[in-house]
Amino acid sequence: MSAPERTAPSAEPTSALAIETRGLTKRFGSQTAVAGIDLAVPRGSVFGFLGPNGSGKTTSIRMLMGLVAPSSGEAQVLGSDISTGVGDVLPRVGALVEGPAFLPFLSGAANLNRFDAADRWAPSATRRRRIADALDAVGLGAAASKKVHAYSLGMKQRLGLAGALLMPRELLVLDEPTNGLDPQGTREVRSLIRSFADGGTTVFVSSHLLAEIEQVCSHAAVLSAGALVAQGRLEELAGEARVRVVTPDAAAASTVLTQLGLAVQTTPADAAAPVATDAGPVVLASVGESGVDLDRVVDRLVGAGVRVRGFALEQPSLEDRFVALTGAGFDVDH
Ligand SMILES: Nc1ncnc2c1ncn2[C@@H]1O[C@H](COP(=O)(O)OP(=O)(O)OP(=O)(O)O)[C@@H](O)[C@H]1O
Repeated sequence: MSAPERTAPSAEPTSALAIETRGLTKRFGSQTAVAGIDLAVPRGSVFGFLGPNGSGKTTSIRMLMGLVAPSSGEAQVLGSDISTGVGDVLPRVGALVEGPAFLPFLSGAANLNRFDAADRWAPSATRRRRIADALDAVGLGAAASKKVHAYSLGMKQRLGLAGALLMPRELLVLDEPTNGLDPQGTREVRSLIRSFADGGTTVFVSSHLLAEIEQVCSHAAVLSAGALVAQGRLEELAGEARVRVVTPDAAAASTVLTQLGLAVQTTPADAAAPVATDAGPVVLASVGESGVDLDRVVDRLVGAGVRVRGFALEQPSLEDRFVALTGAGFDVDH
């Protein structure tokens, strides 16, 4: 399937951020669902909003879309403050939040027609073509005239996505768009997201499944129990590469690695170290900004008389990092 041709409408004075929040908070009675988050979503990014079920993603998105008022804090969407109403910017935002209510006895196309007709910014002259394009874009072209009660859950999810695509958008906000989709459908949504981003649309996409959206995101934020525990470019979030050296000469190895500009993280003397293998103690050193030629590290170690029995370059996975940040509850396995 392919995305319909789209151009983002021109924005007012442009901030570099499509979404910005400061201390955004939502309490339900004594429960704090969203605890003072500071989000910074760059324009043009594909921003993954990640966190386990119940961590506050939907509540945050509902605040951003003006569906529920914050208890405190501020937020701007496409430069407009949500406290003064997001009505002005909503025509520039396509949202898929909580699965829209479709009428089961109408076809997919007829449901989109109702949807579009209710949008006072949507020109009726192009409606039929836009609906056909949106249905094609989500792979429902062949099921356009089928009644929605005969749609699978995944097809309904796609129809919701099509609803967000009826007009050109500057920002797409998608709450768990891969829910209910099979692996093929998930891949298709990912490729759609990529094509929107290529066209200049900022995509803010929530998921509790890291693996599903990791490949398509340029940035991510991680929510845990309502709090933002990490945010940034994906490669920054994953953490630094490090080398692992197994050697009986740990002290000498540490000295050489330090001389090369690596930061030795742990030595066998550290209580918490992954202390040893059968072949000897383990020395870990992060590569950081050292700019060291890793191919030369073993040479240098051996040249200094260090007996190297194991050597590896390790790139921590995002999954490891997110599990560490959010606890064991983060469903990363799909
Ligand atoms: N209207 C409400 N009244 C009371 N509590 C609510 C309400 N909406 C959400 N909550 C609570 O706020 C917390 C965050 O829920 P939210 O739906 O935002 O999380 P989520 O990360 O989107 O999770 P999920 O992926 O399961 O939807 C949950 O504990 C939820 O029970």
